[in-house]
Amino acid sequence: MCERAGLLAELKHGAGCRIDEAAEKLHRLSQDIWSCPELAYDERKAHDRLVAFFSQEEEGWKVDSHFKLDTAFRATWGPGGGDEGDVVSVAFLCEYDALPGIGHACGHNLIAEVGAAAALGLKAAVEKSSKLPVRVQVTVLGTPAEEDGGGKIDMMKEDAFKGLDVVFMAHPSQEDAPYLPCVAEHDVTVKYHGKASHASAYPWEGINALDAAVLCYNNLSVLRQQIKPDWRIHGIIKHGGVKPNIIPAYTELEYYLRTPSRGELPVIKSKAEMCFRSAAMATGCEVEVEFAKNMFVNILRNATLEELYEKNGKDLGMEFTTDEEVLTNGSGSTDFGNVSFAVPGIHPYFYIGSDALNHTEEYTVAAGDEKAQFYTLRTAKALAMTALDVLLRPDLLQRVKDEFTEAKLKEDRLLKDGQTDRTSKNK
Ligand SMILES: NCCCC[C@H](NC(=O)CCCN)C(=O)O
Repeated sequence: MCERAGLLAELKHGAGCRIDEAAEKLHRLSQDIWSCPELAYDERKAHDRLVAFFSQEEEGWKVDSHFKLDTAFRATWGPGGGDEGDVVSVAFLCEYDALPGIGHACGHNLIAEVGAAAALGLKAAVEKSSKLPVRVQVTVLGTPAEEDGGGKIDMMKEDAFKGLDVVFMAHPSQEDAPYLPCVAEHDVTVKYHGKASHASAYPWEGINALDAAVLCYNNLSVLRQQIKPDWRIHGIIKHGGVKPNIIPAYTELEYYLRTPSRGELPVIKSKAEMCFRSAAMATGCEVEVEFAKNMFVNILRNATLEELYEKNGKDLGMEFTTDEEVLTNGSGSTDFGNVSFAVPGIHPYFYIGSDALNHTEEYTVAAGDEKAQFYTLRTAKALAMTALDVLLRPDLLQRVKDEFTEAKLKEDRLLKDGQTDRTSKNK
């Protein structure tokens, strides 16, 4: 074995040992987040718990609480790993928001644990070696509001990702996969304003905002038949009136519009908008159409990082899914997509010991189950090992960066040319 390969194996082993050593307190961390689910932008206890973890339970971290957002944080360590060489900045992202009514049904408590664990592992490995070709800075970014709003996008607008060379996070799922297609998404709130009236005595005096909402719902359901099979339109009626004998004067709907790539979003948005407005026209209501402040985009893939992660995962015993349907069908969306256009990174998925599906009560149970711990820490080890691969081989890091630049240029060109085809398959 050449000297570098020997050092790499030793450092990867060291990262794994550190993660195992911290297993109990990492479990406590995710349990505390799991048992107190908090919604987007309101993850106060999770924020405080993570800040305490890095400032009190762990040594050597510089912690910025309320970093850029009230419930975001940043913990940094380094530069370490030697006195010479460029500083390479590696970040691990933690999410920790839950879903209304069903708690941690997307397992973001485990995302927080993976991010914290991987950072501990990488720091320990780097601390032990003065032979690295680069100096290393390890950053943990606590990124709120993935389930609603897109905290990472807010943080990007505030330059929170500036200066990072590579970013990692991992998301709980039903299987291990270095990449699964995430779709672009733009959320919209539609408000209808009508006129109240006694629904039995003088209904002709009213303007029915619920009729507008129902027509809007039906228009969109009809539109769904004419859109591409991998586009998604789904929504709820948030306000549907207050009493059967009052003609509803106000209704509100919330819809998520999704397409495989960011370039297709304007098409679905303009089609949906015709549905919103025609319902208003048919009923005589006024309509307000409010698109969300942040639009989630598809993930810009990085084949080099994906391959390294897969190799490390396999070395740790992961069996990656080969199910073509899972590998090609779009799933949900993530604000990591936006990050992936700013910094090279990966967002692999990991099995948590259960076949339960995300966004169900069963998944909430699975995300809090002790059984998930083995898989969560194994994922953290694979991420730390992947970081070590690129830190020990500057040529690999350069390849990661070149690939990122090329993929981004290609996507930007497609977007500029108005091509609305799937553009994220740059692997
Ligand atoms: N509408 C706000 C964003 C919703 C994001 C949410 N994300 C996930 O479920 C994570 C899946 C990662 N593929 C979604 O509904 O897609």
